[in-house]
Parts: sequence; C-alpha cells; structure tokens
Amino acid sequence: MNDQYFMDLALTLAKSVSGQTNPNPPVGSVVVKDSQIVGLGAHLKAGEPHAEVHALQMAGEKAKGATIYVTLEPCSHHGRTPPCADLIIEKELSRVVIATTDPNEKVAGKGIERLRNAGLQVDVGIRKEEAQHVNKQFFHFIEHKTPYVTLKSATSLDGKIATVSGESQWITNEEAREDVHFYRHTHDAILVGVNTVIKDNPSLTTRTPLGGKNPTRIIMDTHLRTPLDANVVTKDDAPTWIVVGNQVSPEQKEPYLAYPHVEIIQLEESSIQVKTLLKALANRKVMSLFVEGGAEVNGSFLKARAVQQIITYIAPKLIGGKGAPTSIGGDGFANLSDSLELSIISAEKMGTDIKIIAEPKTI
Ligand SMILES: Nc1c(/N=C/[C@@H](O)[C@H](O)[C@H](O)COP(=O)(O)O)[nH]c(=O)[nH]c1=O
Repeated sequence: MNDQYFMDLALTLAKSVSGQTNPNPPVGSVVVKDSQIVGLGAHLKAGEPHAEVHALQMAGEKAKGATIYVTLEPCSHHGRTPPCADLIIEKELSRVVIATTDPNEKVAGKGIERLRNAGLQVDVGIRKEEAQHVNKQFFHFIEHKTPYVTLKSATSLDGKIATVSGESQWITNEEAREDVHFYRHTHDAILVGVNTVIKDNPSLTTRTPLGGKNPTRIIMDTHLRTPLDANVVTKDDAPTWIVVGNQVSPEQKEPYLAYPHVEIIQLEESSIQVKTLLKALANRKVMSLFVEGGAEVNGSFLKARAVQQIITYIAPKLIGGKGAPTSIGGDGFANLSDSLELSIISAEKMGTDIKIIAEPKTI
C-alpha cells in the first residue's frame, strides 16, 4: 500500500460527483488507519458537508492518529459549513495528504498552514495533475472568472455535420450520442445558435438511461428569431436564456414573458461578442458551458479562442458536397499560423465511431 493507492480512491470518489457539486469543486476523501480504510466520502452537493466531513464521520473514533487523503486542500474559511482544517485538528489525525492546493488565492495554503501549525504532518502534491484535471472546470472559472468552455462536434469522416440538403440526424451512432449527454450533465449550461433551434428544434435536455442534471439552455440569437413554439420555449424542463443584441425591441420580447422558465438576456452590443456573452454568463455563476454548435456558433468561439476542451465524434461515413456544412464555420483563420493548436488528450473507438478529446496547447 502507498499514498498513490489511497489518493486514487479519493480521486475516483471526486470524479464520481462531477457535475453535481457546482458551484463547489468535486472533492473526494479517504481516511486510513494502519493501512485499513476506515472512512471515505465525497462532497455531494453545494451547501452539504464536504468530503472530509463524510469520511471522518464514517471513521468515528478510528480517526484519532489516522491519515486523511483529500483531493483538494481542506478549507480553512467559514463557508456554508465549518472549516474542514479545524475538524481534522479536532479529530486528532496525525497526517494529511493533499493532491492539490486550492486555486482561490484568498484561501490557497491557509488550510495547510493551519494544519502544520497544529503539529500535523502535511504532504502536498500526490497525484497533483490528476486532481487538477478533475477540477479543471472549477480551477478555470476561479482563475479566469469566465466559464470553462467545451466545444462539441459530431461529423462524418470528411468533417460534415449535415448533407447539402441539411439532413443531419443521425450522423454519429447511438453510443456516441448517449456519451454527449454525460457532458450535458457535467456542464452548468449548454449553448446552441438560433439556426440550430430553427433547424433541429432540439430539447437540449440530459437523457441518459439514469436521467441526469439538465443544463441551462442558452440560445445565441442576436435578432430574437427563436420560434415561440420551439421545445426550448414551450418545454420547461430546464431554464432557457435567449441572448439577444441591443436592437431587439420590448415588443419583440413581450411574447416570451409568457414562459416563466424563459429569460431574455439583452447585451449592450448589436451583434453578440463571445467574450461579452461569457462575462454575462460568469456573472450568473455559469462555471462551465457546453457548446453544441452549429457551425457558425462554433466558428465564433474558435475566433475568440474561447475554448478549453474540444470533443469530436467522427462517424465512418463520407457525405461530401461543397455546400455541406463542416463543424466549424465563421470566417476562420486565413493563416495557418493563426490556427488554434491543440494537444490530443485521447482518441478512442466508440462502437463504429471515434471520439477525440483535445485541448488547446497551453501557450
Ligand atoms: N446530428 C448529430 C448531432 N446534432 C446535434 C445538434 O445539432 C442537435 O440539434 C441536438 O443534439 C439535438 O438535441 P436533443 O433534441 O436534445 O437530442 N449530434 C450528435 O452527437 N450526432 C449527430 O449525428
């Protein structure tokens, strides 16, 4: 047995609650005494006990003299729950193993300092990269004060998202399409352009075999062309925010007031700039955004370089056609040197299809 073994379990617990702890990070914790696991836990929901509290509750008396593993530095400030650093001290543990420190500069290192001042041995950095990956949405939001953006495309082998006649359902297979819903569950909001609403009339809800959290639906719709009979308007299984430009009149907005779950966010500018949109979403505590296209919307996010993760599903079929749309439209980059350089994080078979996860190369 070693520290990595127990931290891997804590990371598995943290990964398992991805998407349900927002706006808090997903955290996992394991308590070990004489190489025996005596307690484990994860933060299940914002406002409820932190992972350490659950793990220490399970450990009971065995916590005394034990080691606690936690994927993120224990909190030292009074949030909606008392500080975990104080609880660890109170329960008289002897050692704390932390994967990564808190990115929030206000609290970073304070929990560690308090634990060390109380005489506990504190080791930091076991499985640090993995823990930062589990918290990537939360860390990005804290550091940049703007949502973590995942751009998703589903294309044929020749990069098309529809035929020249506009037919698109379906290009990728059942398994790949179900996989998309996992990302809907783990992101606070999902965004599409109004052309996708007009063409596909999507519901944009999370439909995995066991359900899942529905993301807030965001429609990029500069001139407010979202049809009143669209699913995103008539169905209230998730909030719908329609983002419009400053030329939309009160009269145009009035009919949408009949739908309580629909809100119109009017920006100061005539055409929606991605950066302005993201700021407005961050102000509404949207920490993560899943962009499902279409091509023009994807093009605007690419041009703004406002993408942290790219998920592409590729089906083994050729569609062709000069006029058939590809996954990223817009103006694009004239010079190769301006193209967005990526690192391929993973490439895996998904039934007959391929799923590729990529991230922009860190500059
Ligand atoms: N055409 C395809 C997709 N198309 C994605 C969007 O254009 C659809 O409007 C959206 O997924 C519909 O959302 P729903 O109503 O909630 O199911 N996405 C995919 O993964 N594979 C495809 O072959």
